[in-house]
Amino acid sequence: MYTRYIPPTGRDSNPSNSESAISSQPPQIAPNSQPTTYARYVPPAKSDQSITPHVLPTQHVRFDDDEEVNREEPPAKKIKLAQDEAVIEVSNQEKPKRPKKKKREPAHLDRPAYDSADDGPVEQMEPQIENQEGTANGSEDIEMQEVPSDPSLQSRGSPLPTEHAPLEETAQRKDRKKKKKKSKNDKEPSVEIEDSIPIHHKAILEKKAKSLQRIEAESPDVAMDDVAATVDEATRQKTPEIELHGLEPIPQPKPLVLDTTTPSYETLPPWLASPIRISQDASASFTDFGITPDLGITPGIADRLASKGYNRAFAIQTGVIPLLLPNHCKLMQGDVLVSAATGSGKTLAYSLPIIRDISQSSRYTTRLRALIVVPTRELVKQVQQVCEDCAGVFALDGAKRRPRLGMAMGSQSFEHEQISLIERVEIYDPRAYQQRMKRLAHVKGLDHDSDGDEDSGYNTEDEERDAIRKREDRLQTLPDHAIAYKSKVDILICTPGRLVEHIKFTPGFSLDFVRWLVVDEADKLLGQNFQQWLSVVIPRLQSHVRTGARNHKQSNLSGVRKVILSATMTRDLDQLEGLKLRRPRLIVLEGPKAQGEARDGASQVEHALPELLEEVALKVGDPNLKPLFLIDLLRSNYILRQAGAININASDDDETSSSGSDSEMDSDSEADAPSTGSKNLASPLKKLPKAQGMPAVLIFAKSNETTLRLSRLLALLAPTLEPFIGTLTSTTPYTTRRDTLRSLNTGKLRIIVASDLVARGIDMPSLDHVINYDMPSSIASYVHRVGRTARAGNAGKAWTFFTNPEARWFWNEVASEKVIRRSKPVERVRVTEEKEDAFSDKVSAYEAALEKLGQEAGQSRRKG
Ligand SMILES: Nc1ncnc2c1ncn2[C@@H]1O[C@H](COP(=O)(O)OP(=O)(O)OP(=O)(O)O)[C@@H](O)[C@H]1O
Repeated sequence: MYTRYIPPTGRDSNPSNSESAISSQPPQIAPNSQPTTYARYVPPAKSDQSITPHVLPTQHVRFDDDEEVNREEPPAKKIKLAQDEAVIEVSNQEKPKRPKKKKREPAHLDRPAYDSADDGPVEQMEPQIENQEGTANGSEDIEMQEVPSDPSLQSRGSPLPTEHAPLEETAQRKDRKKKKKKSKNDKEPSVEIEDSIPIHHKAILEKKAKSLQRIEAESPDVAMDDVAATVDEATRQKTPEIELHGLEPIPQPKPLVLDTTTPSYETLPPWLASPIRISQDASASFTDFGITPDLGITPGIADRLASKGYNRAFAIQTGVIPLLLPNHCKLMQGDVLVSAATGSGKTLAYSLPIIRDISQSSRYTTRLRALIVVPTRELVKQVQQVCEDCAGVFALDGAKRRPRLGMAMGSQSFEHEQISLIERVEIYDPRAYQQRMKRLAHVKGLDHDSDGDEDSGYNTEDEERDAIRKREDRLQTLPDHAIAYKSKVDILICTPGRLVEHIKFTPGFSLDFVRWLVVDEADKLLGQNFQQWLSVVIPRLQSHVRTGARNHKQSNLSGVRKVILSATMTRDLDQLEGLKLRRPRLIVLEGPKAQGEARDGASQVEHALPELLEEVALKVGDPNLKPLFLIDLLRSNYILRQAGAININASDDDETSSSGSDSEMDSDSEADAPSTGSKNLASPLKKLPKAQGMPAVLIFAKSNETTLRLSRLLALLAPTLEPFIGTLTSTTPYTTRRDTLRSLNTGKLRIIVASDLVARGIDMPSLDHVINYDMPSSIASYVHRVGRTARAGNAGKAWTFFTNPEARWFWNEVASEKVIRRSKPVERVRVTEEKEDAFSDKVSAYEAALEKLGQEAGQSRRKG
């Protein structure tokens, strides 16, 4: 008989029962005894000592109290062990046999300390044993009573200590096993069990041992080597070896896991990913800009602008001008990139603030302070005209300086241009004269003695400047005089090629004072990088040879501000990288909203067309007959037959039979053409048009040669139109080009046949129609070509001929809303079959014209 540990009353679900059990068998716990971590019966010292409930307390089973347990062991482990014991309990109930006592003895059961809540393994084991003997019903209160000494138990080898001798024996056996366990690894318990446990219990006990091992291995608190070993063993036992018989599975690639997550980061830099968007409806007075009136456009200047036709700022100007005006906020002083539709007023948007800035400079010193780079001579001239307007406006404003403008575009000889840009003077400077003599002597010395070690006196870092200086040093001057150079212009408007030539070959041409760089039609200039102009220009703009030379007078900024513009602005960071932008900001003029579309979100479409531009596409069945289609279109009531555009006194109307009618529909249909509505070509023109009241038409052909041929062919096929036809190609002399554009604007010429030379930037305010006789080579080219009309808020119409092979690209790319933002879809005009048949009547005239064209070409070749 022995005494059981009674859990604290707080934990017991039936405190009264527990208390009664304690009062009948009060456990005597030695206060100073070492707390054991293992619940175990301790046999008395002498075997003959009578065992009574009142004597036994000194020898009875000793349990730790809660506090001690809590101090020594983490609770997590105890809970796990309690669960294990529950497993054991179930097993024992199934097989209530003698070896149950032994199950408490494996080494891993020695380690944990038990708290009262768990009751420990002993308490859980006891009821099962008592149930076996029929002395208890398994309930907690009965369990706490003395266990009756039952000889039958002893006879069956029960480990229950009912008398001294068996108790002693049991204790000794336990001690022996305990020692064994300490010296053995975790596998031993099952071996030990094998010795004394019937074979049918082995499986259960092994299972228990394994589960304990597994739990201990899983427990982060257990870091003992033996547990790790046990885990390995358990794992080995868990995964039985499979006989493969050479049928091992073929190694398979890892299944591909597709990453469907949307990146939370932007691949573009923030300034490019989230540009400043300007609504097309925006408008403002010029006096609204500037942080203070004197740092902006004063009312006086605004009045003068109005007198030049600039009454209010256009939408893109409301975004760009304030950013380029003086500002003390660093964030407002970075480089500016502008993407805005053709004809939206980008030229004034940059020229006005730049000229305003330069007009604040000293009236007596001229320095090259701004470079405006554009791709063609025509554009140089056009930008110069806008800048002249602005310069005049500021010059009139009291003491302000009138900025001087220069052009470099190759329209005149290089020497002439040099003289127009740089002034050469001789100044008295003995020191400079001596240095120059020294350099010359050194170079002469090198001619005789090739020892090149000595410093030549030329700065070899800039080869172009070295070469220029060498040439200049050879020039004769007065004694003790040196040559000095002065810029004659404040602003240089130039093509990139000519700019590079001046940098390399014009003495005194320096970019040291430049504080503005404008790159108009940037995508073209960056994409083609004429003469590697960027790598020549940008390093010279980054150097700070003279302190303060690049200071912006009215703001705390030093360095070159760059303004980069295009209607088809590139987002290619590789291209933009060459510009070495500082704190860039992108301003985008929003495109027109499509019909029925609410303008709520920002459009992601890259290009936009002017709001009042109408686009029409026209299929050409037989490409060989394209010139006839063109003449037919020109004479249709869409163009020359517009109200007031017909001269009754026609003379070549016999060539234009009225074979078609407005109601006739074409039978051809394209699967890929959107249902954008269709019209028929009107009857051809019967009367000769006269210039007055005739709409202006610009016809684009794909090359210089095609342009020249088409222009002549038109004149041959429709002689009455000849006086109104002009031609523009890159081979056309500059003066002829200039005169041709001027004639179009004055109304003298009505039809210009041109190559892509004038596709970009050229402002033709009176242009009503653009005809893409040949398909443009790119979407950007289409945007620029059709953008020659419908400018500055005016209406305009663009026609595009497409052949069968071109149809898919045109409708899928050019006419797609996803690529180009437009207010209306592209309309389709069908040519009736009758009309196409009627063209066959004209084929003979066409062939005759072609023959004549061939003869003329032969004559000009012989002349040339
Ligand atoms: N504020 C204004 N008020 C009236 N007209 C203006 C204003 N600003 C610009 N314009 C006119 O608008 C027309 C188009 O301007 P500009 O040539 O600068 O367009 P753009 O945006 O540079 O076009 P592109 O991309 O084709 O070069 C010009 O005739 C110009 O005189």
